[in-house]
Amino acid sequence: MNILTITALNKSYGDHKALTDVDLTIPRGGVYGLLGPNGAGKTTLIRIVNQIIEADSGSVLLNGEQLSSKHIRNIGYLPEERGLYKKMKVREQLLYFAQLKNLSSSQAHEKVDKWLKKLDIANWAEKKIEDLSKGMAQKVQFISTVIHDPELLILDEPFSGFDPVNAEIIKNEILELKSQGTTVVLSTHRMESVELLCDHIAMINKSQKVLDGSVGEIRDQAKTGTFMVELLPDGLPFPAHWEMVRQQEGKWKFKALLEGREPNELLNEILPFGQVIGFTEMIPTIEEIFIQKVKETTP
Ligand SMILES: Nc1ncnc2c1ncn2[C@@H]1O[C@H](COP(=O)(O)OP(=O)(O)OP(=O)(O)O)[C@@H](O)[C@H]1O
Repeated sequence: MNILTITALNKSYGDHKALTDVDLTIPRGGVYGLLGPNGAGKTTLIRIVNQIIEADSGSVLLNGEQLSSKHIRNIGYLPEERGLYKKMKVREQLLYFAQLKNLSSSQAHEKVDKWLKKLDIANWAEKKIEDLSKGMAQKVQFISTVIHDPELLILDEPFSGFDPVNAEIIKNEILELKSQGTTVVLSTHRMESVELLCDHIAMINKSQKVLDGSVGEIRDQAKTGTFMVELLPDGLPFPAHWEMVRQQEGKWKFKALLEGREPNELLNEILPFGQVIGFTEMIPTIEEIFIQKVKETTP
């Protein structure tokens, strides 16, 4: 079953439409990337799912049930703008968040200790948030999001403020949570993370959904049948219908199109020109697809 089913969601702020008839189906398990340029409507959608704001119309079902306050316990939300109490100590703060999510005192202590150790900040448990570095405070915020083992985790720019080593630690935590069955919705502008982590993506532009599907399908659909070829030429002239990329040290590097043929047929066309030393299909990256889609769908 799908964990989240969003149908015909609309939200305006005054005259400004932030979401227009958005449908979204998020399958259980896996990492779902929610992408879109600044101001597209992602945070608005996330806030509706977290019941911070209300939609003007449309429905949100969690596990097939109309979303209501009882579901707050099922969701963990890491907002882009972080909110920790600067004067509170790390452990004290995490225990407070855990109890807000209805964990018993013993469960809360157990989880807090486990996570502090796991993210290597146990030595900072008795320090105030204001004494932590940005990255450490981000770790505390991450723990506060996952402490109650939510089945749906919504992470808005979870890597911001982390150095590459700590970003890697958070990436691995996300993958571990996924392997334990947690569904993760990831909103980020870092396309390399999307490529690495996401199974499905949806893209919103100007308040409307403009793309969704599995990452594999989306990349397959974006293929143009272009191959990058490297060749040691045998003396024949370079044909005009291929696109030379670089001619260096006696080698040609060029683009050639399948034009409806099988790769072997294209290869047969190329072989008389010399020795093929590279033949790779150019599959657009999620970043290239994102940029192209924003251009296509922005009036
Ligand atoms: N409280 C508000 N009052 C008025 N307009 C708002 C409010 N919140 C968001 N908006 C507007 O709604 C649109 C969608 O905003 P939203 O924050 O959902 O975008 P986003 O996709 O999350 O962007 P970003 O990637 O920059 O975080 C924007 O044009 C924004 O200015």
